[in-house]
Amino acid sequence: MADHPPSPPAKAEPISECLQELVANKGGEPPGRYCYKDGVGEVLDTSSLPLMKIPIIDIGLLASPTSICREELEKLHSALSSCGCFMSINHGMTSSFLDEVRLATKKFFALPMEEKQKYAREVDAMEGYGNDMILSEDQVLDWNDRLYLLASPEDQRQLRYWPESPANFRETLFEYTSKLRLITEVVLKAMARSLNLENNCFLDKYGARAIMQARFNFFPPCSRHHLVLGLKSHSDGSVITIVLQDKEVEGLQFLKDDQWFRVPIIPEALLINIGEQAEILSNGLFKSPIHRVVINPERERFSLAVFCSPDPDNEIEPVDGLVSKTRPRQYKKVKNYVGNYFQYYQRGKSPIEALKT
Ligand SMILES: O=C(O)CCC(=O)C(=O)O
Ligand SMILES: [Fe+2]
Repeated sequence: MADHPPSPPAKAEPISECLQELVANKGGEPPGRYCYKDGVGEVLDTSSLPLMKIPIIDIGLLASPTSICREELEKLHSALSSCGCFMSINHGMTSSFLDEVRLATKKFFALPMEEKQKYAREVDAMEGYGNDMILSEDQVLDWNDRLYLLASPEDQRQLRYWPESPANFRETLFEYTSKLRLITEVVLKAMARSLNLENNCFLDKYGARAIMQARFNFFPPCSRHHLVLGLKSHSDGSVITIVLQDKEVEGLQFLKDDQWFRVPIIPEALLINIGEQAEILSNGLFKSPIHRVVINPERERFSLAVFCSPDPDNEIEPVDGLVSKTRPRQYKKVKNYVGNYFQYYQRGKSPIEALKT
């Protein structure tokens, strides 16, 4: 881990009210602890930002021999070294199955509060239903409620946090994450091939006991939306993150060349972005993109982000083939990167800074 993680809070204080309740009680007027003093950004109406051109990549093709998918590998290489993300299609899941996952998410957040509270996260714990852990007094809170579940390794699943309602929730998530595992393998291998490295060099670091964390996000509308952020600007601590976006309501934005772009909605595609651990493994050739979520004034938005991270016992460092005299090693070795990631995140920081050589 980075040398000096932010010191732990004297006492993490839970938020008594979920955002959803707060919105219902106060009619959407955001309390101060959710507000950015000068507004969220340079433009108040973020819907006028340009749409980002995100490459579309065929996962079925990526899984085929290099002689057949050379062009797709080049596209992947260019996507990951420029914007750090791509839209994946032909990923082995039907649109109707993706809709089932979306519906299960929506139905969970629509449950009565007492029902959702059965899965509430404990103070100081990550897993479960809730919102931001408060680590400092000046922390601006994200305008979002979430359900956070560890899906892999399977023997570490804490099923007490896995909703039993809606009835198909658990089964749907089992199936969804097992499909994502296959996609992750294809993508990690293709990332290595696109850099002319040995096929398994990223996958071996990922390991058989890699971590998959599912984060179901609910972003309620906010009439004063320019004062709040659904998710503050961040880059992910994963190797790759796979995002199932809302089919109707935009919100995700990426920073590229100092300019914010809106992410388009492609209902049948999964958005894949690389995280900071892929940036480290690739010795900085792939850049983990900074992104944020803005809030719609009228409509609620849902998303499901699955963070795929290496086995925390594996050491992560730039792979040998990418370190040379002309491109010296840019990051120090690290273990259990995600272990401390959220302490940094809540303060708007990232552990990757402390690892730069
Ligand atoms: O809501 C989204 O589209 C993206 C979510 C995200 O970036 C995250 O959960 O880290
Ligand atoms: Fe993210």
